[in-house]
Amino acid sequence: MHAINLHAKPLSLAERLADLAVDALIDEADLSPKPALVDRRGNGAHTDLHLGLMHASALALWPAFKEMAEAAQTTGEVGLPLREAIGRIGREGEQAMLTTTNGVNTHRGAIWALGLLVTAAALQPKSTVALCAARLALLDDRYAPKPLSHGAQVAQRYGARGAREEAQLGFPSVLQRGLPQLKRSRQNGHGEQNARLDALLAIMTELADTCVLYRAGEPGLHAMQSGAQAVLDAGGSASLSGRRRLHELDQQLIALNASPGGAADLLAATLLLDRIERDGIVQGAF
Ligand SMILES: CC(C)(COP(=O)(O)OP(=O)(O)OC[C@H]1O[C@@H](n2cnc3c(N)ncnc32)[C@H](O[C@H]2O[C@H](COP(=O)(O)OP(=O)(O)OP(=O)(O)O)[C@@H](O)[C@H]2O)[C@@H]1O)[C@@H](O)C(=O)NCCC(=O)NCCS
Ligand SMILES: Nc1ncnc2[nH]cnc12
Repeated sequence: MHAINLHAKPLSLAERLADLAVDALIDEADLSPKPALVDRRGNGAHTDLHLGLMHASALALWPAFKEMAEAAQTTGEVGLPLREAIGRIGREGEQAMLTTTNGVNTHRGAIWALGLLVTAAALQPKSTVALCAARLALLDDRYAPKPLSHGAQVAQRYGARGAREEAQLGFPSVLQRGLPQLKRSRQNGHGEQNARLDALLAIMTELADTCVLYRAGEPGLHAMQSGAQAVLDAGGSASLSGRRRLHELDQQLIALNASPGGAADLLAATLLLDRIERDGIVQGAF
């Protein structure tokens, strides 16, 4: 008879990072009440998305995040070989997502943002993780197809460069808005869920979200940014008047069909960096 081995093999760095990325996506999806987004209450402004699909999509992305981190460990430095390796893995991840969701785009922006951050974290950079991710995002992947995506259409119409620019600038919405607000609201004793909602709102106050621009144009973007600011000014999601403003914002964005999917991805990026630092995976992560 064989003894049962109760000592599980320790997770590799790549596996731990993939776990954290998937956890961040699931935490983002579950967070409620998010304005016009899929959450525990319902589908927000979406007809083709629901919470189960968001969870399934997040889980389907685990192998892609792990492979990106492994590619970083193998190549060991920021450069075109690593950029093109994660581009290929990212496209395979998109296919896995589309297979899981029957063709619905749940996490395209998240594969991009969290993929870059996971890759950067696996390099254990001497600079910050976000800066290292930005250096990767600035490299041109020669094999990337150039589809007329919603983001590309919005760039033509409004000049907003969306997810690409956010990454190339080193994730300012995460570092200057999401993370500071998350910490402030925690310090003020607002509770974890309210702190995360406040972080999402802080991201929404300034983001040129191409998802909102595509669906609802500049009036939609203005409603998102000013409405999010109004919730924070009223005391944030932990206060009664903040909650009232949040409810109004939810109704207003749903009426405009304006879903802040880009802001949701950047909240997941915020939660990921927060966990990377708190778990001590990279010292001085940001
Ligand atoms: C470089 C890419 C990011 C491509 O970018 P591009 O702008 O050309 O393309 P899109 O695919 O349209 O947009 C990217 C998604 O990024 C999110 N996003 C939007 N604004 C921002 C922002 N300012 N900063 C950061 N992130 C942002 C957003 O994702 C969320 O929304 C998705 C739903 O959007 P959409 O498809 O428009 O869907 P709906 O309106 O709901 O559609 P209908 O129902 O109307 O049909 C959802 O997925 C959220 O994630 C944008 O959509 C990059 O994608 C790329 O090059 N990929 C190739 C492979 C690769 O290199 N991978 C990376 C390896 S690390
Ligand atoms: N919770 C969410 N609802 C709708 N679109 C999203 N894209 C990323 N997260 C989302």
